[in-house]
Amino acid sequence: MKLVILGGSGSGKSTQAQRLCNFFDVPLISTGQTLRNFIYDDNTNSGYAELGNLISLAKPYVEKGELVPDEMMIEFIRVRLKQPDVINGWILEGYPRTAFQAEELDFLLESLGQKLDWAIYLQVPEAVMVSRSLGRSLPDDQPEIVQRRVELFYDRTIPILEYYDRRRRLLTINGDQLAEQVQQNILTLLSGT
Ligand SMILES: Nc1ncnc2c1ncn2[C@@H]1O[C@H](COP(=O)(O)OP(=O)(O)O)[C@@H](O)[C@H]1O
Repeated sequence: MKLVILGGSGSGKSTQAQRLCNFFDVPLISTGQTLRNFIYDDNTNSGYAELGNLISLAKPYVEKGELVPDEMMIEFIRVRLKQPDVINGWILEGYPRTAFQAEELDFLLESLGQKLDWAIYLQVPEAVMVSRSLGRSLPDDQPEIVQRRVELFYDRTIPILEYYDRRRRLLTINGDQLAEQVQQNILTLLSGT
C-alpha cells in the first residue's frame, strides 16, 4: 500500500498515518516527525544519517512555521524512497505540502517504477486545527507559529487536493471525529476502491 496523508496542522494526520502503518505493516515516512527529531532531539537516527546535513539546513524554517524549501524536501524524499525498507509500500505523511512537491513525487515514483495508490485528505475546520495544535507541546506550537502553519496549509497545500482529484486519486475523510472512527472510515473507503 502506498498512501499520502494530507491535512493541516492538528488534522490528525500523524495519528492516522501511524495507525495505517500498523494496519498495512508498511513503514511510516513522516517529514515533520523526522525534521523535528533531528532539530529538537539532536537525533542522528542512523537510517537518516546521509540526510543529516540537509535536515540541519531546514531548522530555521521549521522553527518559524515556514515551509522548508521544496528542493530540500524533494531531495529528502528522493533519498528516503530509495532505501530498501520501503520497497513493499509506505505511508507518506507531511509530504507533499505544495503542488510542486506533489508533481515531483509522481516523477520520482515513475522513475522508481512505483505508483501512489491514494491521497487521503483529513478535513477538519480551521478552529479544530488551531485548538488541537495549541494543545500539543511541541516547540513550534506557539500561537503565531501555529497560525502561520494553518495559513500556509490553505495557501500551499489545499491546491494539491485538486491535483489528486483530477487524477482520481483523492479520498476525503471527515477528520473531526474520534481517531478510531476516522481510521474505520479510511479503511472502509479503501476497501471499496
Ligand atoms: N513537505 C514539507 N515541505 C516543507 N516543509 C515541511 C514539509 N514537511 C514538514 N515541513 C516542516 O516541518 C514542520 C512540521 O511539520 P508537521 O509535523 O507535518 O507539521 P504540522 O504540525 O503542521 O502537521 C512544518 O511546519 C515545516 O516547517
